[in-house]
Amino acid sequence: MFRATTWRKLTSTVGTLQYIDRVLASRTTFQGVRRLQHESLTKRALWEIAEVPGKGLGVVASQDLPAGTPIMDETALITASPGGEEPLRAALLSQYPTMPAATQARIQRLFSGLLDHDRFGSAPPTLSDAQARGVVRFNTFAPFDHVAMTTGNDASIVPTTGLWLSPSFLNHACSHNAFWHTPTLDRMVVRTVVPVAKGTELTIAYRNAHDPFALRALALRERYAMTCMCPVCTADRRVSETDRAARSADMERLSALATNVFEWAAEVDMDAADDEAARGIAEHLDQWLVAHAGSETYRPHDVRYIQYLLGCVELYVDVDNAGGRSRAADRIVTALVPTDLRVQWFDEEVRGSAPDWLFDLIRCVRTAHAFSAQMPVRAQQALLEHAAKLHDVMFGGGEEGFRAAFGELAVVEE
Ligand SMILES: C[S@@+](CC[C@H](N)C(=O)[O-])C[C@H]1O[C@@H](n2cnc3c(N)ncnc32)[C@H](O)[C@@H]1O
Repeated sequence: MFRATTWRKLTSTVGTLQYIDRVLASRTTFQGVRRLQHESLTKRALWEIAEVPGKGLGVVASQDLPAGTPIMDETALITASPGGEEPLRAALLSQYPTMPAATQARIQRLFSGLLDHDRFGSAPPTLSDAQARGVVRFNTFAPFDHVAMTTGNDASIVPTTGLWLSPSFLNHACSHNAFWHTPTLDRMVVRTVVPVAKGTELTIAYRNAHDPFALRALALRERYAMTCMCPVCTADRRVSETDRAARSADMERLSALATNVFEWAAEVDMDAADDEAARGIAEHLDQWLVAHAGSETYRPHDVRYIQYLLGCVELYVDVDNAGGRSRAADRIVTALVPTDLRVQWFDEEVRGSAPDWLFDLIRCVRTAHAFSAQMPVRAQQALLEHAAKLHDVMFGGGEEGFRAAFGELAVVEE
């Protein structure tokens, strides 16, 4: 599917492929811009850089990757704080001449929008002003300052921007299969969020993938000068604007129905009337799934989202019937999401770039946890069963997959 332009070939002119690439650069400051020790721990054996039709270069899985696999873990080449494209460009231009040749060569390969630029020339030429502008425009990430955010002091949040070399090759997809985040302002970790088969392109969301099609298309065109060719946008283009609006309204309606159940469950133990209403909602979601499976109008991730909502509603109903609170639920919350994501689950900013259902799931299990002071074994079993089902909707692999990932989760005998 992809033209075989592997990273190995691309790097053949600058030396042997290095799996651990350390560029020890002096720490200097330039108008608040730090040049950092660049230490790439990127696991290139997991992926390669290849040409992707219609998108330039991209990153392709070179083996099957389970959900949650860390595929890149890299320190920024440069960060600017306070950030913005201008300080980052100025820093790049001033620091480029003193950078090691291998780093210069990697910068030369970054997409800059310049058609006449040879990205794979053997000798790294100088970095022109226009090229630096393009490199920064198309490859800048704006990390979130989680430390400042958790202090709750907005005034301490300094907008930061940075350049990371390997993550810069990740293309955008509204149905992205990987997720980037920054545990610290200069460290970026990229993980898969669903299982990714060997040969599949790894993609991240450059912007909120849940926005309506027209808004996404406009923003991606203005910011990245691109027409998104991801499966969601391609499918969206096939349906009329009227149908798209009707679909959005329908998804919102179903989501609001399920949210009712989450709210009843969060406030108090559900009473018989709530319980009956929740069953009605589960039935409605189930019928929707039967009617729309394989439909042309609804996209696969819409169907997955409704499957997920149904799973959550069923979880509440069953756990509520069994009654109680669970240490097992707490352990599911702890284990269900990869550590680095878990740390940030309250962060609204992160919600924008991760699949919403990942965070809804955590909310859902946390709510189950708050049912009452004690949770009988039966309820814990129900919770585990449902968590396995939801895990399957999100990550695949069936019950076996859940056990492989979270085998240590067991019912706690009081
Ligand atoms: C950060 S770079 C990604 C790597 C880039 N494709 C390359 O060749 O180095 C961002 C640019 O990649 C292209 N791109 C990324 N995602 C795309 C998509 N879904 N469809 C079309 N082009 C895309 C756009 O030109 C965008 O400005």
